[in-house]
Amino acid sequence: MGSPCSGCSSASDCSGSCPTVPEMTEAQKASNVKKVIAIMSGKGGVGKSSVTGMLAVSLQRKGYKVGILDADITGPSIPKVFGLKNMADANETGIIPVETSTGIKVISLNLMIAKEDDPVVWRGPIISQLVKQFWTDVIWGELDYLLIDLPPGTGDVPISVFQSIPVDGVVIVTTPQQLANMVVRKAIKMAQMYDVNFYGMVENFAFVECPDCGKRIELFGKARGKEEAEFNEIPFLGELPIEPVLTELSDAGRIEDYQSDRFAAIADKVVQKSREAIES
Ligand SMILES: Nc1ncnc2c1ncn2[C@@H]1O[C@H](COP(=O)(O)OP(=O)(O)OP(=O)(O)O)[C@@H](O)[C@H]1O
Repeated sequence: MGSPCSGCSSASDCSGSCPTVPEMTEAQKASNVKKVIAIMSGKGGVGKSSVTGMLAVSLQRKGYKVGILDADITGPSIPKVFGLKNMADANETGIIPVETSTGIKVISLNLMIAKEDDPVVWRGPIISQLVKQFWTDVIWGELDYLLIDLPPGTGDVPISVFQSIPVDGVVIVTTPQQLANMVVRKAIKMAQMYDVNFYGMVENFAFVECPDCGKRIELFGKARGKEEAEFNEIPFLGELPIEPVLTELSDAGRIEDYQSDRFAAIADKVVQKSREAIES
Protein backbone atom coordinates (compact mmCIF):
# COMPACT_ATOMS: atom_id res chain seq x y z
CA MET A 1 0.00 0.00 0.00
CA GLY A 2 1.30 3.55 -0.60
CA SER A 3 3.41 5.11 2.12
CA PRO A 4 1.43 6.89 4.82
CA CYS A 5 4.07 9.65 4.56
CA SER A 6 3.31 10.53 0.92
CA GLY A 7 2.02 14.05 0.78
CA CYS A 8 4.07 15.13 3.84
CA SER A 9 6.47 17.95 2.94
CA SER A 10 9.06 16.63 5.45
CA ALA A 11 8.96 13.04 4.17
CA SER A 12 12.38 13.23 2.46
CA ASP A 13 14.34 14.06 5.65
CA CYS A 14 12.13 12.42 8.23
CA SER A 15 13.73 10.36 11.00
CA GLY A 16 10.89 7.85 10.81
CA SER A 17 9.46 8.55 14.24
CA CYS A 18 6.75 11.03 13.29
CA PRO A 19 3.95 10.84 15.87
CA THR A 20 1.32 12.09 13.40
CA VAL A 21 1.55 9.09 11.08
CA PRO A 22 -1.39 6.84 11.94
CA GLU A 23 -0.67 3.18 12.41
CA MET A 24 -1.55 0.99 9.48
CA THR A 25 -4.88 -0.78 9.82
CA GLU A 26 -5.14 -4.56 9.42
CA ALA A 27 -6.77 -4.00 6.02
CA GLN A 28 -3.83 -1.84 4.91
CA LYS A 29 -1.36 -4.47 6.10
CA ALA A 30 -3.23 -7.01 3.95
CA SER A 31 -3.10 -4.76 0.87
CA ASN A 32 -0.51 -3.67 -1.64
CA VAL A 33 -1.81 -0.97 -3.97
CA LYS A 34 0.87 0.13 -6.38
CA LYS A 35 -0.75 3.15 -8.06
CA VAL A 36 -3.75 5.26 -7.12
CA ILE A 37 -5.37 7.28 -9.90
CA ALA A 38 -8.14 9.82 -9.25
CA ILE A 39 -10.64 10.50 -12.03
CA MET A 40 -12.07 13.98 -11.71
CA SER A 41 -14.24 16.45 -13.58
CA GLY A 42 -15.26 20.06 -13.15
CA LYS A 43 -18.95 19.45 -13.74
CA GLY A 44 -21.32 16.53 -13.36
CA GLY A 45 -22.62 14.34 -16.13
CA VAL A 46 -19.55 14.58 -18.36
CA GLY A 47 -18.91 10.83 -18.29
CA LYS A 48 -16.43 10.61 -15.42
CA SER A 49 -17.84 7.34 -14.04
CA SER A 50 -18.00 5.85 -17.55
CA VAL A 51 -14.36 6.78 -18.12
CA THR A 52 -13.43 5.33 -14.69
CA GLY A 53 -15.28 2.11 -15.49
CA MET A 54 -13.83 1.72 -18.97
CA LEU A 55 -10.34 2.63 -17.86
CA ALA A 56 -10.60 -0.13 -15.24
CA VAL A 57 -11.88 -2.59 -17.86
CA SER A 58 -9.12 -1.66 -20.32
CA LEU A 59 -6.38 -1.96 -17.67
CA GLN A 60 -7.81 -5.31 -16.54
CA ARG A 61 -7.81 -6.54 -20.15
CA LYS A 62 -4.12 -5.66 -20.35
CA GLY A 63 -3.47 -8.00 -17.43
CA TYR A 64 -3.29 -5.53 -14.55
CA LYS A 65 -5.03 -6.08 -11.21
CA VAL A 66 -7.50 -3.24 -10.81
CA GLY A 67 -9.85 -1.86 -8.17
CA ILE A 68 -12.34 1.00 -8.14
CA LEU A 69 -13.04 3.13 -5.07
CA ASP A 70 -16.36 4.87 -5.72
CA ALA A 71 -15.94 8.19 -3.93
CA ASP A 72 -19.02 9.66 -5.57
CA ILE A 73 -20.98 8.85 -2.40
CA THR A 74 -24.18 10.73 -3.14
CA GLY A 75 -24.34 9.78 -6.82
CA PRO A 76 -22.67 6.39 -7.12
CA SER A 77 -22.94 4.78 -10.54
CA ILE A 78 -20.08 2.27 -10.57
CA PRO A 79 -22.04 -0.71 -9.08
CA LYS A 80 -24.84 -0.11 -11.59
CA VAL A 81 -22.67 -0.01 -14.71
CA PHE A 82 -20.93 -3.24 -13.63
CA GLY A 83 -24.25 -4.88 -12.73
CA LEU A 84 -23.15 -5.60 -9.15
CA LYS A 85 -25.91 -7.11 -7.04
CA ASN A 86 -24.04 -8.56 -4.04
CA MET A 87 -23.46 -6.53 -0.91
CA ALA A 88 -19.91 -5.93 0.31
CA ASP A 89 -18.98 -8.24 3.17
CA ALA A 90 -16.56 -7.77 6.06
CA ASN A 91 -14.36 -9.87 8.33
CA GLU A 92 -12.13 -9.12 11.31
CA THR A 93 -9.47 -7.65 8.99
CA GLY A 94 -11.71 -5.22 7.12
CA ILE A 95 -14.26 -4.69 4.36
CA ILE A 96 -14.15 -7.10 1.42
CA PRO A 97 -14.75 -5.40 -1.94
CA VAL A 98 -17.21 -6.90 -4.42
CA GLU A 99 -15.71 -8.36 -7.60
CA THR A 100 -17.11 -7.73 -11.08
CA SER A 101 -17.51 -10.58 -13.56
CA THR A 102 -13.93 -10.04 -14.81
CA GLY A 103 -12.45 -9.63 -11.32
CA ILE A 104 -12.27 -5.85 -10.85
CA LYS A 105 -12.61 -5.10 -7.11
CA VAL A 106 -15.20 -2.43 -6.32
CA ILE A 107 -16.19 -0.62 -3.17
CA SER A 108 -19.10 1.81 -3.11
CA LEU A 109 -21.61 2.91 -0.52
CA ASN A 110 -24.29 1.44 -2.77
CA LEU A 111 -22.81 -1.99 -2.04
CA MET A 112 -23.53 -1.41 1.65
CA ILE A 113 -27.07 -0.10 1.72
CA ALA A 114 -30.20 -2.20 1.41
CA LYS A 115 -31.86 -0.28 -1.42
CA GLU A 116 -29.76 1.22 -4.19
CA ASP A 117 -32.16 4.15 -4.64
CA ASP A 118 -32.16 5.19 -0.97
CA PRO A 119 -30.67 8.71 -0.78
CA VAL A 120 -27.56 9.48 1.24
CA VAL A 121 -28.44 12.56 3.29
CA TRP A 122 -25.13 13.10 5.04
CA ARG A 123 -23.06 16.18 5.63
CA GLY A 124 -19.68 16.66 3.97
CA PRO A 125 -17.41 15.63 6.90
CA ILE A 126 -19.19 12.28 7.31
CA ILE A 127 -18.98 11.58 3.59
CA SER A 128 -15.28 12.50 3.59
CA GLN A 129 -14.66 10.20 6.57
CA LEU A 130 -16.33 7.32 4.74
CA VAL A 131 -14.15 7.87 1.67
CA LYS A 132 -11.04 7.75 3.89
CA GLN A 133 -12.29 4.47 5.36
CA PHE A 134 -12.70 3.07 1.86
CA TRP A 135 -8.92 3.48 1.70
CA THR A 136 -7.95 2.43 5.22
CA ASP A 137 -10.50 -0.29 6.01
CA VAL A 138 -11.01 -2.09 2.70
CA ILE A 139 -8.96 -5.20 2.03
CA TRP A 140 -7.78 -4.29 -1.46
CA GLY A 141 -5.16 -7.04 -1.58
CA GLU A 142 -2.65 -6.91 -4.45
CA LEU A 143 -3.58 -4.18 -6.93
CA ASP A 144 -1.62 -2.60 -9.76
CA TYR A 145 -4.12 0.25 -10.07
CA LEU A 146 -6.79 1.62 -7.77
CA LEU A 147 -9.03 4.10 -9.61
CA ILE A 148 -10.95 6.62 -7.53
CA ASP A 149 -14.17 7.90 -9.07
CA LEU A 150 -14.42 11.36 -7.48
CA PRO A 151 -17.62 13.38 -7.31
CA PRO A 152 -17.61 16.34 -9.73
CA GLY A 153 -16.13 19.66 -8.65
CA THR A 154 -13.68 20.74 -5.98
CA GLY A 155 -15.61 20.05 -2.76
CA ASP A 156 -14.99 18.14 0.47
CA VAL A 157 -14.39 14.71 -1.04
CA PRO A 158 -11.66 15.64 -3.57
CA ILE A 159 -9.95 17.69 -0.84
CA SER A 160 -9.98 14.83 1.60
CA VAL A 161 -8.88 12.31 -1.05
CA PHE A 162 -5.88 14.46 -1.98
CA GLN A 163 -5.03 15.02 1.68
CA SER A 164 -5.39 11.48 2.96
CA ILE A 165 -4.83 9.03 0.10
CA PRO A 166 -1.50 8.77 -1.74
CA VAL A 167 -2.87 9.69 -5.17
CA ASP A 168 -0.21 9.23 -7.79
CA GLY A 169 -1.96 10.77 -10.76
CA VAL A 170 -5.12 12.48 -11.94
CA VAL A 171 -7.13 11.91 -15.10
CA ILE A 172 -9.51 14.77 -15.81
CA VAL A 173 -12.63 14.27 -17.91
CA THR A 174 -14.19 17.08 -19.83
CA THR A 175 -16.52 17.77 -22.76
CA PRO A 176 -16.47 20.35 -25.54
CA GLN A 177 -19.25 22.37 -23.86
CA GLN A 178 -17.60 22.42 -20.52
CA LEU A 179 -14.38 23.77 -21.89
CA ALA A 180 -16.07 27.09 -22.55
CA ASN A 181 -16.80 27.90 -18.94
CA MET A 182 -13.59 27.58 -16.96
CA VAL A 183 -14.92 24.94 -14.57
CA VAL A 184 -12.47 22.34 -15.73
CA ARG A 185 -9.62 24.77 -15.13
CA LYS A 186 -10.74 25.17 -11.52
CA ALA A 187 -10.53 21.40 -11.03
CA ILE A 188 -7.08 21.30 -12.65
CA LYS A 189 -5.82 24.15 -10.45
CA MET A 190 -7.17 22.43 -7.36
CA ALA A 191 -5.35 19.18 -8.12
CA GLN A 192 -2.18 21.15 -8.86
CA MET A 193 -2.39 22.66 -5.36
CA TYR A 194 -1.91 19.14 -3.99
CA ASP A 195 1.06 18.54 -6.22
CA VAL A 196 -0.22 15.38 -7.91
CA ASN A 197 0.94 14.19 -11.33
CA PHE A 198 -1.41 14.98 -14.16
CA TYR A 199 -1.72 11.86 -16.28
CA GLY A 200 -3.85 13.91 -18.62
CA MET A 201 -7.19 14.99 -19.99
CA VAL A 202 -9.88 12.94 -21.74
CA GLU A 203 -12.47 14.73 -23.86
CA ASN A 204 -15.75 12.83 -23.78
CA PHE A 205 -18.76 13.44 -26.05
CA ALA A 206 -16.34 14.94 -28.58
CA PHE A 207 -18.33 13.88 -31.64
CA VAL A 208 -20.83 11.44 -33.12
CA GLU A 209 -19.98 9.27 -36.08
CA CYS A 210 -22.75 9.10 -38.67
CA PRO A 211 -23.76 5.39 -38.82
CA ASP A 212 -24.39 5.66 -42.59
CA CYS A 213 -21.49 7.68 -44.00
CA GLY A 214 -19.03 7.72 -41.05
CA LYS A 215 -18.93 11.53 -41.09
CA ARG A 216 -17.78 13.16 -37.85
CA ILE A 217 -20.47 15.42 -36.40
CA GLU A 218 -19.42 17.69 -33.52
CA LEU A 219 -22.74 17.95 -31.69
CA PHE A 220 -21.53 20.13 -28.84
CA GLY A 221 -19.33 22.39 -30.94
CA LYS A 222 -15.75 22.05 -32.04
CA ALA A 223 -13.80 19.49 -29.98
CA ARG A 224 -11.03 21.48 -28.31
CA GLY A 225 -9.66 19.02 -25.77
CA LYS A 226 -6.17 19.00 -27.21
CA GLU A 227 -5.97 22.80 -27.20
CA GLU A 228 -7.37 22.97 -23.67
CA ALA A 229 -4.87 20.37 -22.44
CA GLU A 230 -2.06 22.38 -24.00
CA PHE A 231 -3.38 25.57 -22.43
CA ASN A 232 -3.26 23.88 -19.01
CA GLU A 233 0.09 22.29 -19.78
CA ILE A 234 -1.17 18.77 -19.15
CA PRO A 235 -1.07 15.79 -21.53
CA PHE A 236 -4.04 15.08 -23.80
CA LEU A 237 -5.01 11.40 -23.50
CA GLY A 238 -7.63 11.28 -26.25
CA GLU A 239 -11.17 12.04 -27.32
CA LEU A 240 -14.22 9.78 -27.09
CA PRO A 241 -17.27 9.85 -29.33
CA ILE A 242 -20.86 9.61 -28.17
CA GLU A 243 -21.65 5.92 -28.59
CA PRO A 244 -25.21 4.84 -27.77
CA VAL A 245 -23.98 1.26 -27.24
CA LEU A 246 -21.93 2.46 -24.25
CA THR A 247 -25.06 3.97 -22.67
CA GLU A 248 -27.05 0.79 -23.38
CA LEU A 249 -24.41 -1.54 -21.94
CA SER A 250 -23.90 0.71 -18.90
CA ASP A 251 -27.63 0.81 -18.22
CA ALA A 252 -27.73 -2.99 -18.51
CA GLY A 253 -24.80 -3.38 -16.07
CA ARG A 254 -22.61 -4.78 -18.82
CA ILE A 255 -19.91 -2.15 -19.29
CA GLU A 256 -17.35 -4.98 -19.36
CA ASP A 257 -18.80 -6.09 -22.72
CA TYR A 258 -18.02 -2.73 -24.36
CA GLN A 259 -15.09 -2.81 -26.76
CA SER A 260 -13.27 0.36 -27.71
CA ASP A 261 -9.86 0.82 -29.28
CA ARG A 262 -9.96 4.43 -28.14
CA PHE A 263 -10.25 3.40 -24.47
CA ALA A 264 -7.50 0.84 -24.95
CA ALA A 265 -5.24 3.58 -26.34
CA ILE A 266 -6.10 5.88 -23.40
CA ALA A 267 -5.30 3.04 -20.97
CA ASP A 268 -1.91 2.57 -22.71
CA LYS A 269 -1.13 6.24 -22.16
CA VAL A 270 -2.19 6.03 -18.52
CA VAL A 271 0.15 3.06 -17.99
CA GLN A 272 2.93 5.01 -19.69
CA LYS A 273 2.29 8.07 -17.49
CA SER A 274 2.31 5.97 -14.33
CA ARG A 275 5.70 4.55 -15.34
CA GLU A 276 7.08 8.01 -16.09
CA ALA A 277 5.90 9.06 -12.62
CA ILE A 278 8.01 6.25 -11.12
CA GLU A 279 11.07 7.20 -13.17
CA SER A 280 10.87 10.98 -12.57
N1 LIG B 1 -19.02 8.45 -24.70
C1 LIG B 1 -20.27 8.18 -24.32
N2 LIG B 1 -21.18 7.74 -25.22
C2 LIG B 1 -22.45 7.49 -24.86
N3 LIG B 1 -22.93 7.63 -23.61
C3 LIG B 1 -22.06 8.06 -22.66
C4 LIG B 1 -20.71 8.34 -22.96
N4 LIG B 1 -20.09 8.75 -21.82
C5 LIG B 1 -21.03 8.70 -20.87
N5 LIG B 1 -22.22 8.30 -21.36
C6 LIG B 1 -23.50 8.18 -20.65
O1 LIG B 1 -23.78 9.49 -20.11
C7 LIG B 1 -24.37 9.38 -18.82
C8 LIG B 1 -23.54 10.14 -17.80
O2 LIG B 1 -22.29 9.48 -17.71
P1 LIG B 1 -21.55 9.27 -16.31
O3 LIG B 1 -22.49 8.75 -15.27
O4 LIG B 1 -20.33 8.49 -16.61
O5 LIG B 1 -21.17 10.77 -15.98
P2 LIG B 1 -20.54 11.38 -14.64
O6 LIG B 1 -19.71 12.53 -15.08
O7 LIG B 1 -19.87 10.34 -13.86
O8 LIG B 1 -21.83 11.85 -13.90
P3 LIG B 1 -21.97 12.31 -12.36
O9 LIG B 1 -21.67 13.75 -12.37
O10 LIG B 1 -23.40 12.02 -12.06
O11 LIG B 1 -21.02 11.52 -11.53
C9 LIG B 1 -24.51 7.89 -18.53
O12 LIG B 1 -25.78 7.48 -18.90
C10 LIG B 1 -23.46 7.25 -19.46
O13 LIG B 1 -23.80 5.91 -19.82
